Amino acid sequence: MVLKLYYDLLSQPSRALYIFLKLNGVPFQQCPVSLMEGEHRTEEFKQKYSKFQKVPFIHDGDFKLIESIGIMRYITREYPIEDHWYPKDSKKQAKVDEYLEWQHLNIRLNCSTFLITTWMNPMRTGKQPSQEKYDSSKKYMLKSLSTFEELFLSDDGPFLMGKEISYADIQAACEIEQPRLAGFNPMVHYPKIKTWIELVRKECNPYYDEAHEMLNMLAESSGKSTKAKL
Ligand SMILES: N[C@@H](CCC(=O)N[C@@H](CS)C(=O)NCC(=O)O)C(=O)O
Repeated sequence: MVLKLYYDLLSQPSRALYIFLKLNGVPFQQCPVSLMEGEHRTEEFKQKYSKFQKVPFIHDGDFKLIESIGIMRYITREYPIEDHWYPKDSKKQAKVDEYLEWQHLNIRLNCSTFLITTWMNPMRTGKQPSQEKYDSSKKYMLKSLSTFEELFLSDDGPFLMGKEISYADIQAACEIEQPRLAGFNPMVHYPKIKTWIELVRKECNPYYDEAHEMLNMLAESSGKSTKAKL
């Protein structure tokens, strides 16, 4: 039975897993779920697909799993995956985990909070955030991006773990692309991030562009309407 990936390409961890599976030639059935249309919010979805009602998740036969990083680790155990993505060597693997643990409460939290405050909530409610909320969410996002640039994009690069690309690069790039939906492009403000993300994109293409197609389209129209403010 083929692995099923449930995802929405507007979700950062969904894109990361999608790119990872494609790059490694893991056969999987694509099961898109539209978060914007609320497909994950129904009772039927909860009963039939995932009681957690979040994407991404997988069904591998009877086995169901949520959490993109846990899924990536499961895939590396179950399928022939090139070692550099998530090395078997204990110390090398620990360094990939170091980033994957760090990002939850930094890049992931702060870029998502900015997006929710300035793009998703206004879209849902028709109300713009107060200046105070706007400034605060932007401040924390910028702080995380600066820390990422200073501490993770070292001169030993070009990738987060050095000479070879790993899953940490895919995860980070997908999160850092996300604020573009709200008209803020980190690549314009952080030159080291720009150079690194262009390399990640090159290494992961054509799947990187495929996964970001919808985001690129929405970001373009969002950029036009919010440029003045940002
Ligand atoms: N830590 C989880 C994050 C899962 C998550 O928060 N997914 C979001 C999209 S990025 C979602 O499904 N949100 C729908 C909702 O909360 O209604 C992972 O890495 O898989």
